[in-house]
Amino acid sequence: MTDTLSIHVTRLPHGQNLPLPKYETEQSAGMDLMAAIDAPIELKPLARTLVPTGLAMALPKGYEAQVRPRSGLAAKNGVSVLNSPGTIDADYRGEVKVILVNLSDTPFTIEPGMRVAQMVIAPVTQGHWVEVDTLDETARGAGGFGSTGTR
Ligand SMILES: O=c1ccn([C@H]2C[C@H](O)[C@@H](COP(=O)(O)OP(=O)(O)OP(=O)(O)O)O2)c(=O)[nH]1
Ligand SMILES: [Mg+2]
Repeated sequence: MTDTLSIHVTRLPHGQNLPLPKYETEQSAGMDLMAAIDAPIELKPLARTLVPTGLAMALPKGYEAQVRPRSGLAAKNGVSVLNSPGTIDADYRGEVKVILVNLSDTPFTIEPGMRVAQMVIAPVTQGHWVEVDTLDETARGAGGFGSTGTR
């Protein structure tokens, strides 16, 4: 990784005992977010919970952070991020939280410090509307939702 972005971050009081998230390999796209909780949380089947990370940040203007599931938790435990990808806006200064959902049929225990999701930084382009009477024509037109076939 050559170019990296400086991101201002604060560790909230309940996150002081956790390290800052980091990239686990040289070219990882995401940094794993840890559960800043002092006792395990049991997530029953189909239940969801807002997991605190103990972090607040100031992303540079023009960027967002996406909160995404970890594939290991999804494949092994059926645990995912309910609103995936969660969106952290550049002007958000509150605590980053992860909405975990247990899609399995057995309870799942979130342990303190567990890496529950990953955060990917991405550039954002805001748009502005240009309202017109007709749109330009394309070969696809209004075709979608499987219009090109299923295999
Ligand atoms: O997984 C998430 C998603 C969002 N947020 C925080 C950061 C984000 O900037 C803010 C608002 O998120 P979003 O716009 O997705 O939620 P909303 O329901 O539209 O809330 P709001 O009305 O505050 O925008 O909540 C998180 O901490 N984790
Ligand atoms: Mg919003």
